[in-house]
Amino acid sequence: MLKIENLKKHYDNFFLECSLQVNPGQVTGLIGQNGSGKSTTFKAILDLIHPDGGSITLFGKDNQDITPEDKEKLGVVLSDSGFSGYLRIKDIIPILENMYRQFDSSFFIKQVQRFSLPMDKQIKDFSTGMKAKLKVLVAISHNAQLLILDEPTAGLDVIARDELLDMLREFLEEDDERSILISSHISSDLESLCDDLYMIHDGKIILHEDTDILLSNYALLKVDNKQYEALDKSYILRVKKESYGYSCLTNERQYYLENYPNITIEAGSIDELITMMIRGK
Ligand SMILES: Nc1ncnc2c1ncn2[C@@H]1O[C@H](COP(=O)(O)OP(=O)(O)OP(=O)(O)O)[C@@H](O)[C@H]1O
Repeated sequence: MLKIENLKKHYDNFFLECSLQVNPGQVTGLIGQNGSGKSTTFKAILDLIHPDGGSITLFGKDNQDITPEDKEKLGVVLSDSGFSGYLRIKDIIPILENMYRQFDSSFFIKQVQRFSLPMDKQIKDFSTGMKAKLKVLVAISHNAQLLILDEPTAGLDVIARDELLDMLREFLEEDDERSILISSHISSDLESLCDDLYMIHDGKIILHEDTDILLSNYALLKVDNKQYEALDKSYILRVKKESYGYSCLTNERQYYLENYPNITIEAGSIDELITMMIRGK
């Protein structure tokens, strides 16, 4: 569906160098801190910036060669995208009908009602959550095959995030081949939705793993200085000094459970795993 190979982009002292892949039927998450390169990657996929190197293949073609028909198969949410604030939902329906041959206005209107979005209010007067829901709704209302969603849940409360994630789950249920590339700061969003996760830090992918494996095989070992000395470090990915000794990130939880019954082994949330990947040595 989407393949990025050795994408390079240089801005002042920022160097993006990343590869990633979204397979048909899969939801792939991109997690990273502010300024790690998520939006730059998304803009490169959509040919909104000119990369310094690498290749991006969308629907089996170089992204420079995709046709207007291919573009209709994309549903996009970018942080700075959206309609003019002076328009109302009832104004954008005819625009969308003109833009997308497969725009499903009855589905769109039903969802607008379901999420209590006002038809008659100017978008500039919408709340953050209402604007975010509208953006996602537009992306899912024209039978797209691939959604490219840059921080679609940014600024939303827990309930609004949940409603938005439900919208995406329903979109996926309609067709096995539909795929999503989604970025978020909030790893719990990605944990519940994504099949696999990429972590990006300072322009580089520092980890790529199936979500299930991250949750089942990764763990944090909490050891004192003596236990640390005695520990087999073969499967330790990162180590961080703590007041009690060390915390160690492993991707072989079972090995340490079986061989070190006396040490504290915690499953760790995805946030903790990310923190270890970034701040551990
Ligand atoms: N047009 C530009 N000119 C100069 N530097 C840029 C430009 N666009 C992005 N950058 C820089 O590239 C780096 C990555 O930015 P990017 O927006 O991709 O990060 P991000 O991971 O999306 O961050 P956030 O979560 O804050 O949106 C930052 O250091 C940013 O300042």
